[in-house]
Amino acid sequence: MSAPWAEWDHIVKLDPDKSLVDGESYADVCETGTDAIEIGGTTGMTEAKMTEVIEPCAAAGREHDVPVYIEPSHPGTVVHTDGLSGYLVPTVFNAGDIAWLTGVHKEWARMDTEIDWDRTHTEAYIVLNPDSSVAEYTQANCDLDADEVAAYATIAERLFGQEIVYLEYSGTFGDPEVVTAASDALDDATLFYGGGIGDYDTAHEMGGRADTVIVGDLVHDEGCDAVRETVRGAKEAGQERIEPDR
Ligand SMILES: CC(C)=CCC/C(C)=C/CC/C(C)=C/CC/C(C)=C/COP(=O)(O)OP(=O)(O)O
Ligand SMILES: O=P(O)(O)OC[C@@H](O)CO
Ligand SMILES: [Mg+2]
Repeated sequence: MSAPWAEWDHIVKLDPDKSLVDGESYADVCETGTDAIEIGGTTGMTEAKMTEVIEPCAAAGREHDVPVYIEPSHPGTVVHTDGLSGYLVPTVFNAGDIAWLTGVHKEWARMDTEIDWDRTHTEAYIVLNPDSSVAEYTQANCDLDADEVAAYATIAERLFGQEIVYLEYSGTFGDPEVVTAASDALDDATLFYGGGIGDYDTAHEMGGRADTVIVGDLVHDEGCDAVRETVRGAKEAGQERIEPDR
């Protein structure tokens, strides 16, 4: 059986440190047509904020058949609750401080006695926007050309057995050529792209190159109608990749 993310064209990433647009609910997020929800962010994350979002969001996800995953930014934000589909744990391949590759994970394994390993998976992050909080936090080396990004993707899949490679341009629209280079470098791993997706066209552009696009800020800034357009863009691009002559 293939991994669930192999079927995903689109993910909404909810930041527990930000609010939904006035009048919108987690059910509305599920009804955008997105394939999955990830909950996580870099700054301002606490266990309390995570708990506040996780419970109602997982309940909405169950009702609408949309899987909900925690994407923790540090061990203190991993909340265990019924109804979650699992945990997508980042590991940052181009981090300047190797704590973000394995160190915090070791601390997590030491302190958390409830880790459900069967539902815990990694995402091999390559962080590419030097101005993002995640780049600052992990001291990532974002000064990489397309060849280097492709090589990171290759080693993530081939040497480290990663099933998900995540090109993270958080907050800015990335370089489409870099995304294509990473995509070409991968055989079976699923390529996630996140950063600056704001409408049909941007989702379609990156959805034609990566397997899955992740939409973050838009859901908080513009709301669910705007997200729905990105779902359409990502899904149409996915279809065109499967049936190029249509
Ligand atoms: C071992 C455990 C449980 C956790 C550690 C996981 C690691 C290595 C995290 C490092 C990378 C990281 C912080 C990932 C969080 C997801 C992410 C990139 C969110 C986007 O953040 P930004 O958009 O940069 O930040 P804000 O939107 O919060 O400003
Ligand atoms: O917030 P944006 O720029 O959409 O980025 C999405 C996601 O990749 C952030 O981790
Ligand atoms: Mg962000």
